[in-house]
This record gives sequence, C-alpha cells and structure tokens, in this order.
Amino acid sequence: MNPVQAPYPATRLRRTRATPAVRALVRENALDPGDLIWPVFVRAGEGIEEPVPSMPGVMRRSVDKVVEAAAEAHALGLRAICIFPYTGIEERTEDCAGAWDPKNHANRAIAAVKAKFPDMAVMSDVALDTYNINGHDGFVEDGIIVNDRTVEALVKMALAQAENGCDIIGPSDMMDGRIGAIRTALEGAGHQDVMILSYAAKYASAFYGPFRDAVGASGALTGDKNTYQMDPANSDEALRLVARDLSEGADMVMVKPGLPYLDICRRVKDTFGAPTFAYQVSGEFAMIKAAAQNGWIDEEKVMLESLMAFKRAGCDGVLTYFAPAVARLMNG
Ligand SMILES: NCc1[nH]cc(CCC(=O)O)c1CC(=O)O
Repeated sequence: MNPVQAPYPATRLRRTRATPAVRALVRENALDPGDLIWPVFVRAGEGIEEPVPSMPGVMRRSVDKVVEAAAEAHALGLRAICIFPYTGIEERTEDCAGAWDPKNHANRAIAAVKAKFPDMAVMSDVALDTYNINGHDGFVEDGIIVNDRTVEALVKMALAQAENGCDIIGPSDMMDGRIGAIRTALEGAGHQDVMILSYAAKYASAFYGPFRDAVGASGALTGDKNTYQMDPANSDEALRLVARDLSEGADMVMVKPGLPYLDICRRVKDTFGAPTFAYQVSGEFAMIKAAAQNGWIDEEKVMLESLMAFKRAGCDGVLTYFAPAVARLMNG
C-alpha cells in the first residue's frame, strides 16, 4: 500500500474520526456472530453442568446439557461449536481406545447437536491427550511421543467423528502427516464433504493452562509438549506448517494461541489467502476474566476489542469462549 496524502492542514486525519456516523463509514473491519466458533466441554453423566474454576462462566456439561447450550447458542445466532471431551483419570488408558469409540461422550454430543440443529457447523477435537493416561497428544513409547502410530489412531478418531455427523474435523495434535492421512481416509469412507480445520501453527504455550484443567489433563501430563508443538520463538516455521497442511488437504488453518500471535495470523493470511482462524485460548480468556473480576478492566469492551483485533490481523474467524457473550451483546 502506498498512501497519498496532502500535507497538514489539507489533510486532517481527525475529520474521518469526528462522529459515529463517519467512523462507521470508514471502519475497515467488522465482527459478526457468524465469525465465531464456540468451544464447549462435554463430560460423562446426565443433567450435569459443572463450572471450570480457572475459566469463570465456562462449564463442563453432560451431553443433554451440551444440547441445551447449543440451543441457546443457536438462538443467539451462533452457528458453529466445537466439542472438547473432559475425561476423569479413570477414563484414561495407555492405548487411548476411548478416542475412537463411536459412542464416547464427545461423539454422542456431536451426533446429538447435529440431530437437533442440522444447520449448525459442529467441529471436533482430534488428539489423544484427553484419553491418554499421560496427557500427551500422541502415544508415548519409552518416553518418546511417537508419530506414525499416533497418526493411525488419529485417523480412526476422525472417522468416528465423521460417522457421527461432524462437519469440521479439528486435528489439534501437531503430528506430522496427519492431515493427508485423515483426508485420504475421509475420501475413502465417503465423507468427501467433511472439512478439516488444521491446528497448523500451534505453539507450545503456557496459555493453555486453564484448558488442561477443563479437560482433566493438567494432573495427567508428564513433561511438556515441546517435541510436537511449536517454539514460540519461530515464525517462518509457521508458514512451512501451514503450507504443508494446505498441501495435504486442509480446508482451513488455525493459529494458536491468538492474541500474542497476531503477527503469525497476518503472515499466514497474506501468504496463503486461505480461510484463517485463530484460537483465543483458555489463558487469554482467563486473563481478561480475572482482570475484569478485579475491576481493573471493562470486560465487555476488552472482549470486543480483542476479537476485533483478530479480524484486523486477517482472521476469517475465531474460536472463543466469549462467543455467547459476544452474540448476546450484538443482539441486544
Ligand atoms: N489437544 C490439546 C488441546 N486442544 C486445545 C487446547 C487448548 C485450548 C485452550 O487453551 O483454550 C489443547 C491444549 C494442549 O495442547 O495442551
């Protein structure tokens, strides 16, 4: 871009900021409930809604309550939700077999929401961490997170989700080769229209702490995820990962976390022009909530400003725990 402008006073940039009407005319970006994907936690049981302490206002819900929550979201104009399973330590195993059980509670939630709201886009989580006794996204053999055997499991997991009506498969595991393997398997099983939103540039981030509480992984995790998630110091590597995932058949790509990584969002959007999403993760959410609870910031304003920042950085959409709150504000 090469802006041309006359010297002051012919140019007074405050002219186009003077009134709400003019500001609305020149506004470059807009936030819409249609841009948002709402992450929801599902757990075993019935009639259960249990708060996640490190994420004020966020619940773990049994399948029936997830359907009720989806109904509320739908009424607010939200059309996309993402289902994450919470599992207790007793539900976790070393072979992670629960992950591809077609009747696990995540899959039952996917099917139940699709049955009630066929017009909603339902996204899944593909990774072994919530089924793994050691909290890792892949199988652990002799202390090593193994790649190729994990990819085989992820394929089974994705197929079970597609069979249950999932619209958007969300591999969050960061193994190599999983996008191509999942895409081939989906084609082979007649799920050619099922999308893949790849967590392409996912960083090894301390901002995931409250999520790991939410899904029951905090106590379980041994070591860290640095051998598969990205080094926060890297930016070019993010482009290589996005290029790789797009070339393997990802329909959409994600950068994660969100706000501290907006430079990556912008580079990805400018380089590839593909549908680009960011995940405003649990730690980002918790920081805003905590500061607001202390009366230090205005929650609504910061929430809207943070989400607009994603749009400005080139994101087409955002996964955010604020989705219902934003939609409620926009409707009201
Ligand atoms: N498969 C793991 C997964 N999927 C989504 C998140 C984080 C989401 C959040 O923090 O809100 C994580 C955490 C991790 O990689 O340890």
